[in-house]
This record gives sequence, C-alpha cells and structure tokens, in this order.
Amino acid sequence: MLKGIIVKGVGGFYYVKTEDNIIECRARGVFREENLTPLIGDKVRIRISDEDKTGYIEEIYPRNSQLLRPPVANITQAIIVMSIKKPDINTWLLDRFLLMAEYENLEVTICLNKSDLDLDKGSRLKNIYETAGYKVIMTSAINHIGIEELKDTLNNNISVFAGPSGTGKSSLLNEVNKNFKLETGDVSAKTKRGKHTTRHVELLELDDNTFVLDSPGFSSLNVDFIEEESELREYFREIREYGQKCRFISCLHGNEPDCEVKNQVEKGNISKDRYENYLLFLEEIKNIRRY
Ligand SMILES: Nc1nc2c(ncn2[C@@H]2O[C@H](COP(=O)(O)OP(=O)(O)OP(=O)(O)O)[C@@H](O)[C@H]2O)c(=O)[nH]1
Ligand SMILES: [Zn+2]
Repeated sequence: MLKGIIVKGVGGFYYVKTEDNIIECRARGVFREENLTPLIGDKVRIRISDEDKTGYIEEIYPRNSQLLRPPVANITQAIIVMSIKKPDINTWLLDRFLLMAEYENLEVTICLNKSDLDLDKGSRLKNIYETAGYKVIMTSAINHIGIEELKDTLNNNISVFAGPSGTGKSSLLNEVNKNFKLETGDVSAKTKRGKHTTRHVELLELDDNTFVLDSPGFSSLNVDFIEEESELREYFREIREYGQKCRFISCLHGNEPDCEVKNQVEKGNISKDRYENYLLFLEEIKNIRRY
C-alpha cells in the first residue's frame, strides 16, 4: 500500500507523487459509480497491480478544500502575484483576485513583484494592502529580493500562484527552486505561442509537503458566483471590520447615512481605491440580478 498526492492528470491517467517517485495511475471504476472524480491535489492510497504493473487509485482521502477554477483539491493558500510595473499594477484586478480568494476561503498573500522597477510605488501599495489586512511580500525575481520570505510562506502549503500574465510568476518559482526551469519571457512572445491556453494544470513539488500550482485559471471575469449584494462586504476585510459600526446593520456602504466605512475612507483608514472597487463590484452584482 502506497500513499501519495495527485500532481497531474492527463487523458484518464493520474500521476501520483509518492515518497519515492511519481507513479502513473488509473482510477478505479468505483469512483465513477460514486460520482467522484479524482482531482489534482487529492491525497490518495494506491495499489500497483501485479499483472500489468500499473497503479490504481484505491482511495481518495477526505478533502480539506476544493477549488472550482481550476479544479484542484487541498489548496491551502493563494499567492497573488502582481507586478508593480511592466505591466503596471491593476488594483481592480488585484481586488478581483482577492475577492476570489476570500470567496474560496483561502489564506492569501500578495506578492508585489518587479520591485526593482519602482520601489516607492511598491512601498505605497504594500502599505495600502497591509492596512486592508493582507500579508504583502515585495519581491524582485531578477535581483533575488524577497525570495526567502516567499519560500517561508510557501513552506508546508499547497499554494496556487495566481496573477495576470507577465507579472513574473514563473520567474519567481524558478528563483524559489533552482531546479525549476519554467519558461519565462516577455508577454507578447508568449501570447503569440498561446502559452496561457496550452499550459496544463500541474502541482510542482518545491519540497516535501510543499507544492505550488502555477495556474492561469484562478481568476474570474465575472462576479456571478456572488448571489447577494450583501455578500460582497464580507469579502473585503477592512470593510467587513469597520462596517460593523455602521448605523444600519444592512448598510451596503453606498448612500446610507452614518456609514462608518465611508467615514473611514474620508479619514484615510480605508483606501479610496479599494472602496471604489468595492462600489464597482457592487454595481456589477446589482446588474446581474436585474437581468
Ligand atoms: N524587472 C523585472 N522583470 C521581471 C521580474 N520578474 C520577471 N520579470 C520579467 O517579466 C517577464 C514575464 O515573466 P514571467 O515569469 O514569464 O511571467 P508569468 O507571470 O509567469 O507570465 P505567464 O506565464 O504569461 O502567466 C519576463 O521577461 C521576466 O524576465 C522582476 O522581478 N523584475
Ligand atoms: Zn456602511
């Protein structure tokens, strides 16, 4: 009997990382009957058949978490990689990623990469997002800055690396583990080759018990997963916090009187930019519901 974790799935085969090596496995038919599909990230028990020497997944251990997009199990945290410049940081997108992470109930760390290009801007952003309640690491893949802190954050976790194309996700992973030789390059060259569409989902092993998923999938173009307007305020940490002191318990922090959130935006304790993104998302959710 062997135990392992599914790191890749291709055409009906699952690749299971055991203590010693990676074993190609099939799933037992019984999973289909139970309507259970093995997922990347699943911790499994396998058996090697004497006849054909292939591995069979015998049991899937209970999942701690399950992401929808991309479909992976047991992810413990998200590392959201944004570049300060080239491409310029887009905080609307960052807040969108954060929303997704909060919705999925993941631990989250923001990685502000390419700090070599504009340290001042990086510091300002770090300050804003730390004030909002997030852990922020400033990195430079080319100057090897912040890599140790990033390593510590990854240690003993199964993390999803998320962020727009060209922000340096592959470059950072290559720094974190010198054995990785992930393809990096300028945005236009990679887009031409359709890198984003052809890349499959795979867990990379950084260390024992430490895996990362370099995935383009962890983002959402719409907010249709949020059903009620009132849900949104729960996913903005600082708004959730200050919102408890609003006059009305139902306050959506828009035009209501005595709104503590607006009050704190005026005082500068809540970032105006974050608040405006909150209002934009709120408007979007309203519109989904109307049509
Ligand atoms: N100046 C600077 N450039 C960087 C840094 N990190 C990465 N780059 C460059 O940014 C470009 C994109 O880096 P990648 O690592 O390929 O970005 P990615 O996020 O993996 O991109 P996708 O695979 O398209 O999602 C490359 O040309 C890198 O050399 C950094 O810290 N500073
Ligand atoms: Zn309010």
